[in-house]
Amino acid sequence: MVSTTSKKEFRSGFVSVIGRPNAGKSTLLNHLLGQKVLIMSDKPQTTRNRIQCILTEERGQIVFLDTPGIHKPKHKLGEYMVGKAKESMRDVDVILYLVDLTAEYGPGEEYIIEMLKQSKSPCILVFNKVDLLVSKEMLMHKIQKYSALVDFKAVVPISAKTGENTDALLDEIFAQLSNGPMYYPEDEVTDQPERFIMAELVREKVLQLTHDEIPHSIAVVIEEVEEKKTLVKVRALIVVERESQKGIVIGAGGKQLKEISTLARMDIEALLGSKVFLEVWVKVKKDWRNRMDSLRNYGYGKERE
Ligand SMILES: Nc1nc2c(ncn2[C@@H]2O[C@H](COP(=O)(O)OP(=O)(O)OP(=O)(O)O)[C@@H](O)[C@H]2O)c(=O)[nH]1
Repeated sequence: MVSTTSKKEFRSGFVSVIGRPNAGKSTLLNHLLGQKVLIMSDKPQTTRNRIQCILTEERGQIVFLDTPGIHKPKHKLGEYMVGKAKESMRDVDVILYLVDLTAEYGPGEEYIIEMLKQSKSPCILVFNKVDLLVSKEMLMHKIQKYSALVDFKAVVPISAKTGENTDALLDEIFAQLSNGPMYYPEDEVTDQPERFIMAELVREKVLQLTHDEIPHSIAVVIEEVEEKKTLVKVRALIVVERESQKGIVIGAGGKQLKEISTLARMDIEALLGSKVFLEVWVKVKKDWRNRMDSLRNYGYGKERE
């Protein structure tokens, strides 16, 4: 059981995992999470987009963004997928750049290196498949070569397959994160696409009904989805920055919040094709705005202040 209230330090953040196809991104994430959550990445509609996986420990929570492998796009779909991967590099707290040690350095890696040079997020270079390493000199040579190109915060050789050195990698990631909230319940390892859409529907209603009174610094988190016999119970949390905003969202006598949840419930019922009991809460989190850029990256919103 992870307790955030009793602990002073709880680090959290968003980590984008990038690399060429076959670098071992899914293998690494499945290993870190201790289960095969990325099996869905075989399905076209998910591999084209970003998938997020959540790792929660006593010391903090990492929200990983798995991205489609980056390659020089040759067609529209490829362009779209690479666009998704590039998008996921913006505003994240850390970028993990995974390189297959056994693959030759070529235009594919060059393309990613150029992208990294333009990125402002700290980047950790991960050399994967160290279990296949034949000479230490080769590893040293690669480390020098890559380090000369980009200012990496750390370089960590690992084997995603055997798990070798992945603990050290986690230490490096946590070292780059600052104190932050627990974004997802501790037992959640991946998010269902429906949850994102549900959160978006609630957020949309808040923005529609409060017009300009509520800035874009709100977030909606679906905290619980429980399938009952005849209906689906959904609990949503609207996170605002200030007490005054909480008042606006709730409205006099709770009228506004009631309307938000009624409209959102109707949309969610249409989405799920089932009756829904929607419970909506509003909470003030002062440091929320700082994390919003990362959240936007996850589809929580596209607006820029
Ligand atoms: N020997 C060895 N093989 C690995 C390691 N990590 C991944 N692989 C293998 O490399 C292949 C690609 O791994 P994936 O995890 O699917 O790679 P990916 O980066 O998610 O690939 P895309 O989904 O195409 O972007 C698989 O056959 C893995 O079993 C490792 O550390 N050692």
